[in-house]
Amino acid sequence: MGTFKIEGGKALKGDITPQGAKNEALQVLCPVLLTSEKVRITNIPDIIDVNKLITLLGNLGVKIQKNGPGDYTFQADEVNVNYLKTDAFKKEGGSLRGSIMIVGPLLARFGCGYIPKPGGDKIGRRRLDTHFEGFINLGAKFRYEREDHFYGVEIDGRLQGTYMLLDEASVTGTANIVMAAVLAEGTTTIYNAACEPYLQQLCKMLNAMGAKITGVGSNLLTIEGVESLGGCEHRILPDMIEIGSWIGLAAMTRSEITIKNVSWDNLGQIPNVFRKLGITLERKGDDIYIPAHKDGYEIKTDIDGSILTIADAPWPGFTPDLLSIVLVVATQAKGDVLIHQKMFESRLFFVDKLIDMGAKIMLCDPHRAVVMGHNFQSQLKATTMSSPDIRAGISLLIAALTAKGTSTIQNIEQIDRGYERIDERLRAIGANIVRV
Ligand SMILES: CC(=O)N[C@H]1[C@@H](OP(=O)(O)OP(=O)(O)OC[C@H]2O[C@@H](n3ccc(=O)[nH]c3=O)[C@H](O)[C@@H]2O)O[C@H](CO)[C@@H](O)[C@@H]1O
Ligand SMILES: C=C(OP(=O)(O)O)C(=O)O
Repeated sequence: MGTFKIEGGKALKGDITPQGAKNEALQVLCPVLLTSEKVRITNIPDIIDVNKLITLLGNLGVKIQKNGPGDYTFQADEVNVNYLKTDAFKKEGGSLRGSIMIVGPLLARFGCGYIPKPGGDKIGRRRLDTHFEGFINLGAKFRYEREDHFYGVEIDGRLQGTYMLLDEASVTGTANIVMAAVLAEGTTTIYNAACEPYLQQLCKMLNAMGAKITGVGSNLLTIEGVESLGGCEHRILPDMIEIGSWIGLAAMTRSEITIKNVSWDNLGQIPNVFRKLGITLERKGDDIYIPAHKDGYEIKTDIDGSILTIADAPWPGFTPDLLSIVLVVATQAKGDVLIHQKMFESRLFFVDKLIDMGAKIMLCDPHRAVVMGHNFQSQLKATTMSSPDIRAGISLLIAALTAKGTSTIQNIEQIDRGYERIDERLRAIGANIVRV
């Protein structure tokens, strides 16, 4: 297990460019399985989860050519579906969350898709019912080997388009069902579809491959099935969760930072939520400029003066993946805020570490925490901690960069899962961080 050593308490300065989005990459790598033609994808982040999915595609027989950093061409003209029945797949396929999205394309093109229980963050229950109910609606037969948590769907002939109302607006679930429906016979209508920017990107990519999807960006998608799809070129958006992480980092370390090329129009609530914490953000072209918050930042109350609540919700609500970052940033704000993590039940336990460091937080229950900000009157203290999940990991890292003394963060693979060369990029803006 890797470790970061961080010497905190120093202001940073400079420009930082967000990587390509992890969660978009995990989606848009999967449709390469839908065609025998070449698919070129650029701005692919060089991070553990994405590299694992690329390796998995390679093991399925997909030809992979690296054209340059983040730039790959894939060709799935000789896919070996027998690989799905091997022990190696049972081990490898379950090591990340994103691998679940190979099932839809495999089912649509080859008539079968299997997956071991996918991994990803241990942040609470992560059900897959929406995915499999969707495939069943399209006519697939479902089987589940309970003992080794191995899921499968099969169909003789083509999937059949239909109307479906998803039980929840699952992001990867919607992506999976859309990738199956594009090759189904007839029209599929998906209501209560997730509609976040990465799903919109996936739909645009599929349309560029010859799919017929309308309603993109809404929660009602209509997909007219086609016989086959062709190749395309696709560029991944900047990672909005990374962008939110850098906003939090800048405010809490009171640093003047410009986040370059953020694709503002795809950030949804993110700038607003940080502004509610009292953080100044300026739009400069497609960059975000954050001035050094020398006088701190003050949390706004609701209009009637009641305590601000920041909660997650499916897009266009605020993403759950930024709540841990909002929480850590609030520990140095002036004022109080209630953080309500509605989607995941085990994502707030990392606050114990922040409390050890001197933060004033009351964990009300697994979903809610009240943060009483210090207004920089009291500095956090350095400590040794372990990263429980990717976003708690980056939040602890931000805390360590503001803390007095040297902190140690263990289990940094959790952070590397989603942040590319984070130590190197933070050193470039002046952070004292080393990988040991
Ligand atoms: C690889 C990837 O893309 N992962 C993202 C994806 O995960 P993923 O697609 O796995 O997440 P889902 O959208 O399926 O659901 C996340 C959680 O929210 C709950 N839920 C979901 C929708 C809803 O309307 N109500 C509800 O309560 C689900 O039961 C689940 O516990 O979306 C999540 C929600 O944005 C993000 O945290 C993950 O980073
Ligand atoms: C929860 C996350 O990722 P995953 O779904 O891959 O576990 C995340 O990116 O914050």
